[in-house]
Amino acid sequence: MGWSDFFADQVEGDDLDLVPMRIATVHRARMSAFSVDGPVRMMLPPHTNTGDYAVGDWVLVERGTNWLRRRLERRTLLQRRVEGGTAPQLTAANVDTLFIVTSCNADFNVARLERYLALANQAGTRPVIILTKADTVEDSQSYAAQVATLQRGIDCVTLDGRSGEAAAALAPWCGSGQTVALIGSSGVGKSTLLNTLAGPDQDAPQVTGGIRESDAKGRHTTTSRSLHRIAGGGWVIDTPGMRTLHVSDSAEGIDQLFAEITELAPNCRFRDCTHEHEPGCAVQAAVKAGTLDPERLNRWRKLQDENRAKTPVLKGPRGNKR
Ligand SMILES: Nc1nc2c(ncn2[C@@H]2O[C@H](COP(=O)(O)OP(=O)(O)OP(=O)(O)O)[C@@H](O)[C@H]2O)c(=O)[nH]1
Ligand SMILES: [Zn+2]
Repeated sequence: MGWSDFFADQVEGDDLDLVPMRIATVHRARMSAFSVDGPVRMMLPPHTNTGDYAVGDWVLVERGTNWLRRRLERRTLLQRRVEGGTAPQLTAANVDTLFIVTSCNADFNVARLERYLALANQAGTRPVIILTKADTVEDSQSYAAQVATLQRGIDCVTLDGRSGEAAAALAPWCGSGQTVALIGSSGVGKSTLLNTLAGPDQDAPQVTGGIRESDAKGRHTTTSRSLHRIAGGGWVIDTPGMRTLHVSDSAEGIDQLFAEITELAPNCRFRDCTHEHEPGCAVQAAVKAGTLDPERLNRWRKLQDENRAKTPVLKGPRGNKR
């Protein structure tokens, strides 16, 4: 299930009577988890804010009663700020590999892929770019070639998500105990991939099937994020299709994504060089020499600006403590 010494080391003393479980779904007022014995509906203490939990989290639960006691520290956390939201929304926890899904058609967009890469880098997850619908174009390799320029050492797989071969192509990241998450725009084939990975004996329907809940307004609310077992090993978390991904809180992730620019910056004459107009700018020199794509520099600038604008500056004693 992805349990490791990292989590085991956090269990001590009184905790030893508790049962570790992995969160499978998070709803507004309810959460389900997988224990080694199967799916479990968790009992939540009053005032539990389910927004503090992410699919993929490890929690300790009271034996027999299934009361939630506490969450274990995360190894990785994918999160993003949504427009108007105060706190970042938790997308998935303890993910080893993020499958960034796009298709070989109009959805393919290098600037959008760079946003997802910044998110994955920041979260500490390994990004892999999955190009679906390779069966619909003759030159899927030209898409893969563009992907290769986006980040050093980036892995990229082109496939037909509906074919049985897709699972074999993704197997290197889906071994026993590994957790992958699927992210990407609506319609690129995430659900198709999920079904291909989960195989015919999905246990997810036992957890989510028929579980719906009315909120105060009488509407049904479900979250489409959930954890599923991969046939033959590993776990996959699907996430709802997102129209736009705003980048925030991701300075390190952006530095890693644009490593070629990050590494040039110390050679600029001014320490706070914006690489725009300053004399002695090593980045501009690289553009002139033809070793740095000016489009790439433009996209770096846009992402940097957006990240600064959308990342709240923490002030006062609370901010200092962080
Ligand atoms: N030809 C082809 N069609 C595909 C492939 N992957 C998905 N499709 C089709 O594309 C359509 C959309 O696929 P979905 O899996 O529903 O897309 P999604 O990303 O889950 O979309 P949301 O649920 O809205 O986020 C379906 O009709 C799939 O059959 C592929 O690799 N090749
Ligand atoms: Zn510079």
